[in-house]
Amino acid sequence: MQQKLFFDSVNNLIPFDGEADYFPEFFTKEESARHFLDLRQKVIWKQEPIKIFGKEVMQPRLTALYGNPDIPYGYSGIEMESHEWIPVLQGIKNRVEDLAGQEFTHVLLNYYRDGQDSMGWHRDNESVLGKNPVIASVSFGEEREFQFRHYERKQIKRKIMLQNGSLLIMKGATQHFWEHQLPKRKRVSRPRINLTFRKILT
Ligand SMILES: O=C(O)CCC(=O)C(=O)O
Ligand SMILES: [Fe+2]
Repeated sequence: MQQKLFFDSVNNLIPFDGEADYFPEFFTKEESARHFLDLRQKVIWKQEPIKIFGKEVMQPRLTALYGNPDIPYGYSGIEMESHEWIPVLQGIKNRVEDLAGQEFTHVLLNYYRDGQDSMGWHRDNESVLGKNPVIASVSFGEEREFQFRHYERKQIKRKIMLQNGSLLIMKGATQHFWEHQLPKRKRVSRPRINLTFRKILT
């Protein structure tokens, strides 16, 4: 199928200290529906524990990590098992790499079963990602609100609804100066899948 060369975008959702560009219709409705079902079925989803202030609790979502073999990738005190690329992920990765203009070594996947599942404030600033990482975030399924907050001036916030089939590219100093989160939403009853593509430096 012929791919679009240009996509409508919202350039820079954050006012300074970084860059976050949003492409709401990066995948068509048909592609998105197909990818959602494929990912739900073929990805090895697990609910993993996480250490918060030394205490182990279960993460409020399912996760999975895929990537180039022999490059381990740990975060938040757990070293996740990394699986080798599967066709659906390879296909999405190729599309995202074309637009981002760089290659990625790994993808972290999150499955939010409903509005009770979430991800708290954090930065994707692990040293293995380098100083100014490009993080490409793809969303399928239920639309959810995604929030930014400045790390030093926490009252400065931005938010966006990440829609089905969208791509958000965070780059430059974003992971240094801005935290992001996906808050719980009581009224949301349907699932969402998110993929964040990352490049691990070796
Ligand atoms: O689900 C999302 O949109 C955010 C995921 C995220 O921030 C991450 O995986 O680091
Ligand atoms: Fe993140």
